[in-house]
Amino acid sequence: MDARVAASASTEFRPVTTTFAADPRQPDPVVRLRGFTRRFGANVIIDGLDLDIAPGEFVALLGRSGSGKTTLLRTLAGLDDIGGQDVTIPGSRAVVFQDARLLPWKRIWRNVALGLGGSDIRARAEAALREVGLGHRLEAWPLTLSGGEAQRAALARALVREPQLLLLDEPFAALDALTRIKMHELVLSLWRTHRPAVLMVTHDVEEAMALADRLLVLDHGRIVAEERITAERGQRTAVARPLRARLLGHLGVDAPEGAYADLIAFPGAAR
Ligand SMILES: Nc1ncnc2c1ncn2[C@@H]1O[C@H](COP(=O)(O)OP(=O)(O)OP(=O)(O)O)[C@@H](O)[C@H]1O
Repeated sequence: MDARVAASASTEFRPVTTTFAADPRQPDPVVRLRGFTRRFGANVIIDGLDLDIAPGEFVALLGRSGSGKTTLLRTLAGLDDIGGQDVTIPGSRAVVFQDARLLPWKRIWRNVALGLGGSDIRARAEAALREVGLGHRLEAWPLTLSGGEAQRAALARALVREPQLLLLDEPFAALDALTRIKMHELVLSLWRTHRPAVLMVTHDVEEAMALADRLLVLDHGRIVAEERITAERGQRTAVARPLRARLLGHLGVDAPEGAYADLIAFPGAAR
């Protein structure tokens, strides 16, 4: 862990430096990386990364374009060959991308059921789609869904597998602001019900602060800042300003504390 972690002025937001001493009170992490490195040619994209994610933890990953977020997410999704490095990821994982990636020639419930086994797959797909508010669109074709509905279907497809680790790669970036806030509420409600560990890549500082328990900032393949949020969701507005300023600083945006506070509406509806 990089030592460049800002000093905290607030008790609600505690910047911490992760230590890896075994704590018998803590459950084993679902994700564990030690010295993880990824190179493309001569370029070091992920640089000796140490990372633990606890069961049921909601982590947001922020970072400038090209900092290595998607590369890290692909590793945690098990999509890349990482050649025998010290990486532990759970067997059950699901990813939701910025675009829903539904197969257009399959009805919605079949998209959700894809790859499931057993005689009750229709019932399971139906239950998942009801949970995300799409119980009335089971037989619809993907191309008839709105962007928000398509992302709901993608969330249903992920959660029907009851993954231990849910990876979200800018899942709401393409949605309008109002739909995005509704999706925040939905994600939190699904997370509370199913309790997967979540790693969410986002460019949106407000989104990260509204949803996550822990925020990581990646820069040149290293975690340069880590912040834990102890304030309850929905009660973060009052304590968000110093954290926002610190995060923007870590992201290379030279903004005095609170400079954006009156310009960006905080999604306080998300609880
Ligand atoms: N398969 C690949 N081959 C070569 N270089 C790659 C490959 N995948 C990613 N890179 C490079 O690795 C760097 C990090 O890319 P990555 O997609 O992880 O960044 P990111 O933080 O997700 O960026 P963004 O926010 O723009 O999506 C970039 O410079 C990218 O060009």
